[in-house]
Amino acid sequence: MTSLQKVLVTKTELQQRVQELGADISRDYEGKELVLIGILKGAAVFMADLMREITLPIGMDYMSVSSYGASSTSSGVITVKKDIDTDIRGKHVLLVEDMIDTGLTLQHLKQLFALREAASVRICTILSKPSRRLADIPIDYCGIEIPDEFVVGYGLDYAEQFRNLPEVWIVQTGE
Ligand SMILES: O=P(O)(O)OC[C@H]1O[C@H](OP(=O)(O)OP(=O)(O)O)[C@H](O)[C@@H]1O
Ligand code: HPA
Ligand SMILES: [Mg+2]
Repeated sequence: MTSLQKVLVTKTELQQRVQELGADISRDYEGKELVLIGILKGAAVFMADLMREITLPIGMDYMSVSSYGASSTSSGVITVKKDIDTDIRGKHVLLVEDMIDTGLTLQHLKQLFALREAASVRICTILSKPSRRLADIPIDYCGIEIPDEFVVGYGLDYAEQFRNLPEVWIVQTGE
């Protein structure tokens, strides 16, 4: 049985942090050519909100990756399922995520974009679970740190459900 337990982050708290992150990014990338790259599917909701809080001209694109490995734990071996079609060489890339858990997905993607000769590669996430980290990657723009609970909503799913909830909920998965 899958059941929603309680709201961990409200819609108002999310909106507040997204506004603050947008203001920080707008200040830091003034005069630079910035491309936001959202990591599907989870980041779609945050990306749509964040880009409207950035007051600079930006480029945007999406990428889809999958991580294969033992059961539900991330192996760190990432396969690109859908790549961007933007030429990012010499541009400043901001990878946009809904959640950083082990950090293995972003560690791999950071290396990939460095190889592609982006001028810089930074990371922005709305949620982070620091206690789960396996890869020591700096998070340049971090929305809200949460405890080690499985959460859904604001783009995050359990078995492809609940992505459209406007708040972040703790879910009991019955696993
Ligand atoms: O830090 P990590 O341990 O690598 O995990 C974080 C990744 O896992 C989730 O994606 P998921 O694979 O569930 O894909 P989805 O966004 O399509 O749901 C999340 O959106 C991050 O991309
Ligand atoms: N919820 C949904 N997807 C996730 C989570 C979570 O808490 N952590 C990593 N991927
Ligand atoms: Mg998922």
